[in-house]
Amino acid sequence: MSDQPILQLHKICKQFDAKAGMVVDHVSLELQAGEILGLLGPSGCGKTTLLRVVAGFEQPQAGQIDLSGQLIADGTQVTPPEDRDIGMVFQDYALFPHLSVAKNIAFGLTQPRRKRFTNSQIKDLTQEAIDLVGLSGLEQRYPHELSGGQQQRVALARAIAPQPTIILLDEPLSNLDVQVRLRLRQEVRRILKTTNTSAIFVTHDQEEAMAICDRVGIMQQGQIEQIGPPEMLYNHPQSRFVADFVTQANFLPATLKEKHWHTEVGIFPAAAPVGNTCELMIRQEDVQLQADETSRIVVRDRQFLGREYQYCAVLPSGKSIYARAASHNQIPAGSYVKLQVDPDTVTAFPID
Ligand SMILES: Nc1ncnc2c1ncn2[C@@H]1O[C@H](COP(=O)(O)OP(=O)(O)OP(=O)(O)O)[C@@H](O)[C@H]1O
Repeated sequence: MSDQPILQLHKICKQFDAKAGMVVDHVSLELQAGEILGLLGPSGCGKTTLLRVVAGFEQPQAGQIDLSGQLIADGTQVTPPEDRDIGMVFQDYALFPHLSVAKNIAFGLTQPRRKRFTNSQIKDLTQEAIDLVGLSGLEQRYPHELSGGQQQRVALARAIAPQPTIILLDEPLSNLDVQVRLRLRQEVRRILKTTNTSAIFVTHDQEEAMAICDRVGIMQQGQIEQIGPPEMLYNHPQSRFVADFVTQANFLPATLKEKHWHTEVGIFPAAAPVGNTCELMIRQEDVQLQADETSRIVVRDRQFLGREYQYCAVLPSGKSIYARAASHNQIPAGSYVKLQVDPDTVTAFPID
């Protein structure tokens, strides 16, 4: 196996309006063969634009893109989308309404500028893709005769059937209701991994990115703030923004006194110097609640999430702390509680 990345982006810049600033700001990244890379970030951070630059629908003002070792875009020239060996899956499925499932999938295989396939290859690859996405028996249906989840399976099959170098997925699950979304999330990963397809998956859903992708790039204002495997982002976020986006943790103001952070919920050893004040990240699952009538911390709310409860406890200052705990250990709303946090689980971030 070659170590050469399948896709390389080098300092990509994209701006639509000179006054509005850069939408994609010097983004560099690499994708290895068979890898699923997530692009995660809040609305407007530039995820879709970056994906469209890779697809060839937008031209970057600066930077360079190589696909399979071939230059496909720089500030002066671009290879058109149809000449890039890339498959796309969109949020709205973008199926042809007048074509059956089988014909929608075969369409990508009959494109003149793509790889050439014989009629018998088209038939075989179409059927393989249909089987892969679990739509056997529905070959002759039309898109309006399918559920949203089934339509997105067709779109996925259509993108994968020609065996492109990479496929780009732009919020492919966002239009589906939650049950279908959760099921299809696992399916998308299985399908991409079974076919060893390299992919970039754009989403604003942190759980979705973590569940599907091998690595995730967290974007903010056109830049990749941190990129790495989900576990690394969760356990070692490099900035308050990443921590907030990935972990949905609590952030408590803290003051440094004699090498310790003093907060409203306790005192923690200060490991790294970040200033005399900081915000201390405390993950919801690292907070333990214990009923204590002498405490001034009160449980305001409790939500049942299945295997666990999410508690909202209010500190004397009025600040809320969220905690997750196993649902067999119930504490009713209105109870007074003591909070315990393992000092090894907290991280200090400088105040912006
Ligand atoms: N064709 C365009 N012309 C002008 N501005 C654009 C164009 N396309 C995108 N933008 C702007 O670029 C910024 C980034 O948009 P983009 O769609 O890439 O964000 P996103 O992270 O994908 O957001 P979302 O999750 O809401 O889809 C936004 O401010 C958007 O208004």
